[in-house]
Amino acid sequence: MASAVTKEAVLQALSHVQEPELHKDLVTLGMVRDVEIEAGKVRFRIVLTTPACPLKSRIENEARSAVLSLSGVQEVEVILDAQVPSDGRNRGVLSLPVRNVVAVASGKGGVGKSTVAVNLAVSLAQSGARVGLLDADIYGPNIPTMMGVQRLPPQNGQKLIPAEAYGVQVMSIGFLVKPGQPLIWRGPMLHSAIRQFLADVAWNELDYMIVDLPPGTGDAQLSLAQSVPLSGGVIVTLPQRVSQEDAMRGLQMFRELNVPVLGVIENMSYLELPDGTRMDIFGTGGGEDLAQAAEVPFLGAIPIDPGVRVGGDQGVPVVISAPQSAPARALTAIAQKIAASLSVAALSAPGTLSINVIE
Ligand SMILES: Nc1ncnc2c1ncn2[C@@H]1O[C@H](COP(=O)(O)OP(=O)(O)OP(=O)(O)O)[C@@H](O)[C@H]1O
Repeated sequence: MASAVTKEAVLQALSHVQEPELHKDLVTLGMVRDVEIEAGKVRFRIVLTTPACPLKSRIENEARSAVLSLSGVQEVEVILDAQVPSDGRNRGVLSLPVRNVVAVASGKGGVGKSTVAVNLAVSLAQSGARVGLLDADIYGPNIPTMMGVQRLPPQNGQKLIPAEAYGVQVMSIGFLVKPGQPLIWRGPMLHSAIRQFLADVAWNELDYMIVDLPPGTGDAQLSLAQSVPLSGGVIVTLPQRVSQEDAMRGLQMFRELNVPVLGVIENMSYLELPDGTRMDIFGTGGGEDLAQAAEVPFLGAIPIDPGVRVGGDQGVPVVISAPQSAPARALTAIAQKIAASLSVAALSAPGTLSINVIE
């Protein structure tokens, strides 16, 4: 007769399963919780560092087979859960209840920065994360249109209540000005506007806040980026070489501000023709070349697709309207990579041993 399975044996088996990105085992990382054993059935929870973990099925499968290989185990139930860690940059700054703030920037306008910001936010929310989207593009706030929300809910007390769409909390200057009204900002106003968006808004507890910065790298962008406690920044660029110089300036801006550059995203990379061939409208390889030159990760390439533009105009982001389309899949994969690299950075921070510590 097989001997009874013990909790120790289960943990021992799981201590051989690695978290592929953190390069430590699940038990050391404190990711295994609530082990229950009932006759030959073992049930436990794995607490991932992000619900958008790109490797979650691999981790689940490896954990399941490790425990199934114990003698006396007939059935394994794995419950996947997530707790997003914070790198602590945000602690105490404007007392934001946000674990990770990520800025989306571009060297110049019109490259699809807002489109990327919107779809990243919605994709993270779809994975189960708590997400906010701050439209800091104070010159052309088009996030409300892209998210299909036009006004804020009624104010409750002192604080503004963010709008909500697709599970994402949304704040934008676009909610506070009349459509078409020109927006002219002077330096100190900029600073106080962005501080208000952070401090005077009733943000929920958030795992991720995505910030859509204005295009370019002038004083306004610097001032905005400095006002926000950023965990990381991403740069959106086009494939053509001439865009690289502008994008490199965006990258340098983050570096000057000591903001970790999470990577480069290439948008409008190619057009897929009906016969399946690709047309490189704006050239090829610019994003990857830039990432290589700057020694930062290349996060992915998003094709040109009329569905992306229609989704933006109609307020239904492509990850919602056509989740299986090539651009939606690319955007989802990029969101997962960003979430994973934030977790790795947070858990690699000095003094952080396991995800227990940062609860
Ligand atoms: N991959 C894509 N395929 C098709 N259209 C796209 C794609 N990405 C963005 N667009 C469209 O390109 C236009 C510009 O995009 P968006 O407003 O996101 O750019 P931006 O860089 O934020 O611009 P701005 O400089 O005005 O802030 C929008 O109409 C958008 O729908």
